[in-house]
Amino acid sequence: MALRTVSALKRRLGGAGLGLLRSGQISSAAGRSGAGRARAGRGRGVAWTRPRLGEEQLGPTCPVGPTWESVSRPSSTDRKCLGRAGNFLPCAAQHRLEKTPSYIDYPATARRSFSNHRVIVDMDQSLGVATIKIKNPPVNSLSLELLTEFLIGWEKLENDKSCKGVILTSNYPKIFSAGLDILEMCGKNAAHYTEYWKAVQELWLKLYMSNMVVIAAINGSSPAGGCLLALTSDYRVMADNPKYTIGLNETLLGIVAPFWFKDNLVNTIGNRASEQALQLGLLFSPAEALKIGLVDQLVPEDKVQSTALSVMSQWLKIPDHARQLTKTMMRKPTADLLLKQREADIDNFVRFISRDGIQKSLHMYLKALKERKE
Ligand SMILES: CC/C=C\C/C=C\CCCC/C=C/C(=O)SCCNC(=O)CCNC(=O)[C@H](O)C(C)(C)COP(=O)(O)OP(=O)(O)OC[C@H]1O[C@@H](n2cnc3c(N)ncnc32)[C@H](O)[C@@H]1OP(=O)(O)O
Repeated sequence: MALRTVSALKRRLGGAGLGLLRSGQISSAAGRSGAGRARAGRGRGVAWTRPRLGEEQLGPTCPVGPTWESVSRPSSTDRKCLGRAGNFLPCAAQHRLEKTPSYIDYPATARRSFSNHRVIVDMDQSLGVATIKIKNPPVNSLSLELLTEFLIGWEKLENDKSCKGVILTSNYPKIFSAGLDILEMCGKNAAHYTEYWKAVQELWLKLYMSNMVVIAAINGSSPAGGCLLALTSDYRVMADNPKYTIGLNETLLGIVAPFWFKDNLVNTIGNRASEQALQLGLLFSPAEALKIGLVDQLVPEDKVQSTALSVMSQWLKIPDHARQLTKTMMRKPTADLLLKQREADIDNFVRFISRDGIQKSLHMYLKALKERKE
């Protein structure tokens, strides 16, 4: 039976570190995202310290880390830990989750892998670099299940102090990701759209504000949400194959890229190029994408992974705390815009996607995709 809710998935994956999360609130307990993740003395940052496990205070005022002042919806009755981007998890639960055993508690060896149904994570402990391969056939669409499993894998890496960098890639050469799963946005109810959009927001916030170095090894086409996923990274290496395309093509589906998709694009390629790309729903060839700065480097198909790794080693030579603080300085204002209005953004999405006209457009787009093959 298809699992349709994050909570159902969490139950199925029980013990994967999400048992303490509340339904529909995918939150990182590790909280290494953004400004609030540095552990003193571990090169993750130097501006603050935090209690070691066992020393934590589980009182109503969370002692952990600096705050993201803009985290929305602090509730006085159900105190939340405001220490990390996008976290709505009660403070005590976050601390408990930090103790959740995972593969990182076992004796270190050079390589460790873990995978769930839709995400393969391969961790090279000698380099401190993990590779996440998306594996959601046929086209790596970002379904709710994939997003949930991705967040679980990400959380494990965020918890692993030896992991300094992550390479994002696809298990299926030719398609990096087909973007958001259109089926998640078609013919469902408002509760489903809400849950789905929360997961999309959460993944973007976690990746965009990660203190780890994130490099996208784009080994295939990457439309819409797939492009957004790549845009969260610090550096994009793409396979130089003119058959592949990348871009935010939402308007072609009759939908609109949300403001934070737009902001991420503007921060990458500038305002003028974004205006054109977004209005026309442009999908760029790798050569065009390189020209406008949407990707940083093109390499032959079989060199995407090795190039990403060698770029990673360059980035990891920079003193970690300085790089992290710089990244935060560059990105936090953009992430804050979403954090300040997460609820409103969800409401907008649900209202917009529920409209008859939008549903019709999505159905027609799906139909056209299928007919293309016939
Ligand atoms: C005011 C505004 C306020 C708020 C904002 C509100 C809402 C809007 C925000 C929404 C933002 C949306 C972002 C998105 O990401 S939408 C998704 C966009 N994606 C695409 O356009 C890609 C479509 N797919 C393709 O172009 C091709 O499939 C692809 C990836 C190039 C691969 O081509 P190919 O190998 O030939 O494979 P097929 O086309 O045959 O596809 C195989 C199979 O997969 C189905 N499929 C493809 N893409 C998706 C998808 N994104 N979601 C779901 N399903 C998908 C396709 O239909 C085929 O299915 P079949 O059953 O026929 O096998």
